[in-house]
Amino acid sequence: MTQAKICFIGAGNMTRSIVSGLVTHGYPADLIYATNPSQGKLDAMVADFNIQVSNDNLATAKECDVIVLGVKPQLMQQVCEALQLLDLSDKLVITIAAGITANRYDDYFKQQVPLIRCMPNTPTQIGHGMTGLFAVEGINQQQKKLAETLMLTGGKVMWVDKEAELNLVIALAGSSPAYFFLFVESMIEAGVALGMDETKSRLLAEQAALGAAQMIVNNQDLSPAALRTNVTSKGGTTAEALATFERGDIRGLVKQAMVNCINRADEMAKTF
Ligand SMILES: NC(=O)C1=CN([C@@H]2O[C@H](COP(=O)(O)OP(=O)(O)OC[C@H]3O[C@@H](n4cnc5c(N)ncnc54)[C@H](O)[C@@H]3O)[C@@H](O)[C@H]2O)C=CC1
Ligand SMILES: O=C(O)[C@@H]1CCC=N1
Repeated sequence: MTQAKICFIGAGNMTRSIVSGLVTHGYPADLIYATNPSQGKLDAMVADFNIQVSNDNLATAKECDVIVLGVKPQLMQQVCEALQLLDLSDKLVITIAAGITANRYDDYFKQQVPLIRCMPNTPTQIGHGMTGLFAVEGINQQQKKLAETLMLTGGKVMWVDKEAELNLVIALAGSSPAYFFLFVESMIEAGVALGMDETKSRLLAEQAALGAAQMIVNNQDLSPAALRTNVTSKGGTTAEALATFERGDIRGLVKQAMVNCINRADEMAKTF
């Protein structure tokens, strides 16, 4: 079953990330399919991963054991409705869309969908991804294992028992790489504004980000707060920088950003 035929409906950023993880881990490229309306993205999937491609969603999905829905939430209903002719009872449907709750897929497909909702993130493409998974009732252990195996090729996985927890996964992992990108982007901009050239600013900021992330991972016995304290000499430079963040209420800002992220996922669930 781990050698299932998998089709990705929508060959965008997230599909590329997952396919990249699969292929890098030796999943046979001839068992991976991707569809997209525009030929350019399909050509790139062939060039980069040597997988099978098509612009016919229905024919491709019919061929496959696992259907991964990788389109934007706004398009999900129309894409699923066009697949209503499929009998999904012996397939597994995996959706990576943010915000759309599992029960909506039963409406879209006009049948009970064997569904696993996944919330991955883009670091999946380099094997450092984090994916939250939620299975609807009736999904068996073999199907769970299959979804888990697929997503493990891109990094770590975590099952949630309650569907609502997936929105927390979005705030903590699905969307959060963008928070870190924004932070590094801001550091590079400031470095340039303060007189360092962009290439050097980027190298300094990216290496600091990489080192800090790896130190958090390597030091499970230390809290991020302890690691921060180790950098911070009393009366030194770091203390000044950190005090500036605290005066700007960075903690409150991060919390509010995550609350707004979750609220948007809730709103999307009501819209689609
Ligand atoms: N980008 C991210 O970090 C994450 C995205 N997601 C979810 O993944 C899904 C896809 O997001 P992205 O990859 O960022 O979007 P994207 O826009 O890069 O990819 C979507 C792809 O679907 C294609 N498409 C449009 N209509 C189609 C149709 N009728 N049939 C087949 N393909 C069609 C588009 O041409 C595009 O290539 C979204 O639902 C999003 O919520 C989930 C976790 C993280
Ligand atoms: O921004 C979004 O809606 C998607 C879901 C998580 C990351 N990207």
